[in-house]
Amino acid sequence: MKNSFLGKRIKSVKYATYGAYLLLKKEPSIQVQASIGVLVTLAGFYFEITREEWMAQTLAIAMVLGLEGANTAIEAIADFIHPDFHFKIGRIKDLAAGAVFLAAILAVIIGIIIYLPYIQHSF
Ligand SMILES: Nc1ncnc2c1ncn2[C@@H]1O[C@H](COP(=O)(O)OP(=O)(O)OP(=O)(O)O)[C@@H](O)[C@H]1O
Repeated sequence: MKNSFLGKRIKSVKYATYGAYLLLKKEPSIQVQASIGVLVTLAGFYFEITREEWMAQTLAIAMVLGLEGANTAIEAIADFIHPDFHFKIGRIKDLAAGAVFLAAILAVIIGIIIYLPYIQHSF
């Protein structure tokens, strides 16, 4: 079982779960973004958004959290392979942070498209 296909997949899920736990426990940026994800999920229940809106919102949250996790891993690799200041390390970190920023802007746009009509309707 230990080295079987299924055993290896179970191990991978265990490592990935631990990685997700580390991200949520230790990374302030992920904690902020996950908290925003919880808030918009509550807003989704409050405004009773549609199935399609839930799908767009859930995808947006997953995209931001996933990219922030990858950004954190890239920063950790960069710091590990080159702890000192280097122009190229800075560029690599800026690129990874830029990817999160683009996803976050897209998520904000999706949030505006979903919630603006509900907010306008309630006034
Ligand atoms: N070793 C380095 N060499 C050159 N520039 C760096 C280096 N480390 C960080 N920087 C610059 O500082 C910025 C912030 O880097 P840092 O690693 O502190 O990321 P951060 O976004 O503050 O991450 P977090 O808050 O998630 O730890 C980088 O985007 C880069 O421009």
